[in-house]
Amino acid sequence: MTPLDETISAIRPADRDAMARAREHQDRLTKPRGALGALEDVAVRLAGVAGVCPPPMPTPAALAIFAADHGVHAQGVSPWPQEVTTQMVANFLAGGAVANAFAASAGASVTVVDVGVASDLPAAPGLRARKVAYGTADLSLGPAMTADQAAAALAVGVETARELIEGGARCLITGDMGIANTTASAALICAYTGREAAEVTGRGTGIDDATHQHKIGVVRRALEANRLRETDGFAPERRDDALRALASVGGLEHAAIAGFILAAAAARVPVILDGVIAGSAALAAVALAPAAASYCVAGHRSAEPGHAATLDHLGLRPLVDLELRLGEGTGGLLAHPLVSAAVRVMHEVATFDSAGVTDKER
Ligand SMILES: O=C(O)c1ccc[n+]([C@@H]2O[C@H](COP(=O)([O-])O)[C@@H](O)[C@H]2O)c1
Ligand SMILES: Cc1cc2nc[nH]c2cc1C
Repeated sequence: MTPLDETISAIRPADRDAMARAREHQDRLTKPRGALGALEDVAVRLAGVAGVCPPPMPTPAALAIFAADHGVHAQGVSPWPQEVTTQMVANFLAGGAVANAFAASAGASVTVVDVGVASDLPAAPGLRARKVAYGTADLSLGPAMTADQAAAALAVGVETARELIEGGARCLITGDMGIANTTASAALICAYTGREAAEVTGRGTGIDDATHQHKIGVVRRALEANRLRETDGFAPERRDDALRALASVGGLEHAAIAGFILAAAAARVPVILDGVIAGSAALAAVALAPAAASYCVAGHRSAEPGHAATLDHLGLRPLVDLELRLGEGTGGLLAHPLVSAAVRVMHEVATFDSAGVTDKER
């Protein structure tokens, strides 16, 4: 069995009994029922993830930033030069990026994974050198990756999640870095949700109207060139098609993030998703293993239009909505204290009985 098959076959549905117990427990705590709104759902979800009530605290948390480059950059879909991917990897390793500041705030560790950066990176503490290729091929002309490359990148994500969990992480957070990866994300979202390119293709790091229209055309051509439309007989619920879509229009970081999510689910550890790149990778993970959706928490909703469509498709409600469009794991990191607070309530808040507070008459 490949690491992917092993991982997928280990994923169990969320534990319904633990979730029911968590819901009942919430209702006995000294607050009006439902007063913690969506945070109550987070606590219940985490009980389902762990299979116990109350669920374990999601600490310590570990962020993995998967970095890779994209052949589609040659189509002029991003205003930034490709070398910014390499330069930002150095910035993460030096502790100078927004993700580092947010990770320090959240008390999360930061691991940077080179799964496909288009340059040779010097070895450094905190860098996992797992390059599968020097970036992908141009997805608008044909497959971005071979099936073997996609499988290797998925395995990098699986292995990274397993090692972080073995090292003590009790919550994983997805991060990404890859100039032009919002184009790949839009194409993945079209493939897995059936949405139109114009609905889900956004401005990424910031492009003008003309470049945005051009980017929509690039996404359309990618779907056509790779036969990823329903009219081509493409059906993402079929495993072969789900894998083919990921290899055809995904990035190496998307594949790695999909593996990371699947391995978190297999280990019954919650994974907080960052923005549109993580969301589109989660679509791939969930196409391969539908039960994996229950193990995901949507950290935030990105300003990219495809992200809302993605979260709808996954049935996830974002915890934070601040119009962020940075990636790196920043939205996931901001959500982590909310997830922790939701779980802490389950451990520490008194019940009506224990505190001698009169419950309302039902
Ligand atoms: O996380 C998001 O939703 C998000 C939205 C827009 C941009 N990004 C980041 O910006 C880079 C890709 O933007 P672009 O315009 O080059 O496709 C990549 O490094 C992503 O991490 C990330
Ligand atoms: C500077 C910069 C930082 C980033 N972090 C994630 N994506 C990014 C894109 C750019 C351009």
